[in-house]
Amino acid sequence: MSMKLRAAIIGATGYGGVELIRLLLTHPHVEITSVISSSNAGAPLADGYPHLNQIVLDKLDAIDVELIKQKSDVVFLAAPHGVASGLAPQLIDVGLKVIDVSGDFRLQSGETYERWYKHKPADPAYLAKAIYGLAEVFGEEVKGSTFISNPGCYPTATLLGLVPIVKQGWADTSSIIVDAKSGVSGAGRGLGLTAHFSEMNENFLAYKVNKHQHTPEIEQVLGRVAGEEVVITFTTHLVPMTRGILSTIYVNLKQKHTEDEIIDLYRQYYEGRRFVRIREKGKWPATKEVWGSNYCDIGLSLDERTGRLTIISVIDNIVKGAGGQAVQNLNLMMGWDEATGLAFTPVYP
Ligand SMILES: NC(=O)C1=CN([C@@H]2O[C@H](COP(=O)(O)OP(=O)(O)OC[C@H]3O[C@@H](n4cnc5c(N)ncnc54)[C@H](OP(=O)(O)O)[C@@H]3O)[C@@H](O)[C@H]2O)C=CC1
Ligand SMILES: CC(=O)N[C@@H](CCC(=O)OP(=O)(O)O)C(=O)O
Repeated sequence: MSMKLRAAIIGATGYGGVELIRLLLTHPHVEITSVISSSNAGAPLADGYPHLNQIVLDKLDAIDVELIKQKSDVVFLAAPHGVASGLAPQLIDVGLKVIDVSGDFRLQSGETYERWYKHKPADPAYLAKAIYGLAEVFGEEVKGSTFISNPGCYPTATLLGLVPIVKQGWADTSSIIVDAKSGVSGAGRGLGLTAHFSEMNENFLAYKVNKHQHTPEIEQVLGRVAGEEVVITFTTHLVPMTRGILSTIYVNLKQKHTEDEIIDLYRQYYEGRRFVRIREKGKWPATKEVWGSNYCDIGLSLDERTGRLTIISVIDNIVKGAGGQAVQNLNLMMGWDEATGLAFTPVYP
């Protein structure tokens, strides 16, 4: 009998699911035992993803909770918003560990979820069970838990950039402005005008201005860390590239601090955490420097004229922003080193 943890992936035919497969294939303690599709059961996964030819031989399974229970120990849910709210409770009830990468269990308030996501919220009893898996901030809560809500891609980049300064009480939390940009893969594999080459190539646009569903998620976590309500201005943009998020964050400081003090604060906060790298003074990260990896790289610049701190935070949206952080959370849940199966270098150039 295999001693490996058996993993099933729902939404295996999407970008998040396929990235999870790539990462789990080389994970030393995990074996993929079921790749699941709601619309294409019976077909080989590699039919839709020829890059997996001769690597993943499995045919897609249908969604069948009993079968998933027989075949696996942990289930990754990588389905669109509004699916996990119904499915995760059933999977939890049969004793499976669950890691959901959608937004269905990130917000504590069902009412807030409904307002921003326009879907019916999950049962509050299950919302209360979900641990928010921002690994570098809430890793202690993730350890030993069995149900993780994986953070959104923009919130991961933005919160890792903001939490140290907010937690320290140095930030004027009423002044936070986040200007974030994403590659097009963030929208998934589904076709739409924004995924259309002629629409996106040579283009750069803002979308969901003041309406983005990640706004309340960022505010919820900052509120928790600050111990007071926080509201932010958050604008998202699409960039004509495939992977990557760059979040530019502006925040006023309550008192004078030097750039060296701030860089030290961030280095101390993330000490011992493998996946957050703080750039040295005067250097800022680019998305290509984390491409295909689980790193979040952060650069800090204090403008002494305005007393405003500019924070630049980059991730690969599908790795640290989805599948990579989900595997990191699995590692923490299981008591394994958090970098197990993730300790690879970004692809460059
Ligand atoms: N792309 C990214 O950068 C990130 C994505 N996410 C989240 O991950 C989730 C998946 O996103 P992504 O992979 O990009 O999206 P995709 O559109 O690429 O894939 C979603 C997959 O979900 C499956 N699906 C559709 N309807 C259902 C259903 N009713 N029940 C079960 N499965 C269904 C589809 O496969 P099939 O029809 O075969 O079942 C599809 O392949 C989303 O919630 C997204 O918000 C989170 C962070 C970053
Ligand atoms: C470029 C793009 O469209 N990005 C998506 C990212 C959200 C997403 O799909 O992921 P979460 O699970 O993190 O919400 C968006 O803005 O809605």
